[in-house]
Amino acid sequence: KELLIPAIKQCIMDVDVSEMIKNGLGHSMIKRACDRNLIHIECVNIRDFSGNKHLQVDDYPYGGGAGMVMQPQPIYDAYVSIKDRMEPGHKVIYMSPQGKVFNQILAEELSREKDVVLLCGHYEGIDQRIIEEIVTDEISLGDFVLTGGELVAMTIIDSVSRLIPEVLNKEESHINESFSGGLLEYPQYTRPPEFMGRKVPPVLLSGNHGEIAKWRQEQSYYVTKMRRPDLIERLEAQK
Ligand SMILES: CN(C)c1ccccc1CNc1ccc(C(N)=O)cn1
Repeated sequence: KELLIPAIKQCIMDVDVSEMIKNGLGHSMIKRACDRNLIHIECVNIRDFSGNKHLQVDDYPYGGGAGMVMQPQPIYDAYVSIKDRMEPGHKVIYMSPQGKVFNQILAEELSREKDVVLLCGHYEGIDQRIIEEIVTDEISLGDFVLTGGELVAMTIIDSVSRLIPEVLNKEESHINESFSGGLLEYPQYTRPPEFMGRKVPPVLLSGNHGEIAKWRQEQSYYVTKMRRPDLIERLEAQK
């Protein structure tokens, strides 16, 4: 029954909001990619692997303190239930504030993987021993706290899926090239030529493609220099 989909296969292990992920990713680009078998997304509900009739997957932390910790056993059993269908050597990514901060470079790396498991934690996190046993990478979206890892998983799925060949149609795919140059995007304009007394920069109406490309490069450099000088330094370090 299980087709080996020739592309990235993401199995998401979540606590009890797999509907959120399925619905949240239902929007056009991801759904279209799933329908075309370019990506395959499965949600595995850790609660289905709880050992007891109360469907409990968390417990009090050793050492006391507030909050609950996710038990290792249900997560392990959920992982075992999918791991044989995954490419050997697949990554198991745990989304947590302790992880490596996600960026476009990491998105591009993940887009080249055949299978990836995204492990979504809840409560105060998961038992350290399951991290040691199955997790290969920890990823954070940045220094802020969410109630669960699902929104992080959806973000990763969205940013990785759009990098898979064929997922974006030709109009959409140029977007990746412009950003991935390491600079921020130049200002965008469309009709009308004047809005609220503000005109479109004349060069963009000139039809002079050389001048337009030059203006866009200058604008990207200027916007990046002003807002994210760290990206300029990173670019210069790479030269
Ligand atoms: C409950 N918390 C804080 C928690 C603690 C440990 C693991 C997972 C979670 C789930 N929440 C997350 C997850 C990721 C991020 C991020 N910055 O990528 C923010 N929050």
